[in-house]
Amino acid sequence: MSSEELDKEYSPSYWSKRFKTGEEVLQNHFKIVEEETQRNLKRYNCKRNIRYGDREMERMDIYFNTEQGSPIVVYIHGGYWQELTKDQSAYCVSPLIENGGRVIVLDYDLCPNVKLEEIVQQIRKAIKFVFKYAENSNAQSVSIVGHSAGAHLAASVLQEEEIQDISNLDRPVSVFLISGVYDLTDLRKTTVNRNNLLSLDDTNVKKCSPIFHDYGHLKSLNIRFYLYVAENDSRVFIKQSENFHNHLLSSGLQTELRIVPVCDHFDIVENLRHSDFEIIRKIIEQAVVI
Ligand SMILES: N[C@@H](CC(=O)c1ccccc1NC=O)C(=O)O
Repeated sequence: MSSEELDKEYSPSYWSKRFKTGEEVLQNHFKIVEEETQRNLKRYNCKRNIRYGDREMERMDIYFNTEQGSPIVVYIHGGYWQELTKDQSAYCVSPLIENGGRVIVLDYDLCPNVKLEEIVQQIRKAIKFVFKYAENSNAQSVSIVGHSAGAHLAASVLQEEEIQDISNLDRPVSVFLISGVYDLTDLRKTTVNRNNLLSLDDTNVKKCSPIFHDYGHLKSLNIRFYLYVAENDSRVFIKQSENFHNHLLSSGLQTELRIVPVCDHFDIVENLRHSDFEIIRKIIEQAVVI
């Protein structure tokens, strides 16, 4: 593929069919996610800026109705590791709270302030913190949801063998990976990584690409993967999800892949604010253990 073609494949807004320009898709996305987050902050109890580390951005918001016992859903926002914050990313909260859940929205540093590898370390720290909190507050389940770059971060943390110690995983864990990227070898050469702002090089690009890691260490755990990608994502994005789903299958894990009709890279998560959307229904179904 030429470098122009590759840039296009890695520009999710180009592929949306809802607006005339990619600009408008992004503007609309930011408006929806900000407004919905503001609404949820007003509507629900939220412990804000709970720290999971010493750095300024190592913090999270915990939305809850009942804190004891209820299922926990952790949300990791996307934005190609360089955009967005937790204050624009609490749009899945309402249907989850209304169905008895708790939602934790993570903040993390953005590139180029830090290297992509450092963000992975931060998310690992955050997930450790969440499992401790889940234990202390007797959560009946933990679900991890990541969008786009956030799906990459979730998958990156789970590729490490030490994840087994994090969680005394006696509670069910579900992982929802939505329109993610799992192989960064091509992305590294695109404008997403202009001036190498992600700090990817020949020596770390495979380490930073979940598809090159064996997930066999998760086999004995009660963990399920749900991969989603939008019908109107780029061909390369759809391929990324197909390949990673097959990779997890060959590691012997429980995984499902669904190409969500009509949606694009952005409304596939904007719709998480609607309780009848198929992905949020699945999250609720998995989180609430009967
Ligand atoms: N510059 C990108 C924006 C983008 O990829 C994005 C924006 C918001 C949330 C997630 C995104 N993608 C991956 O993390 C685009 O043109 O679509």
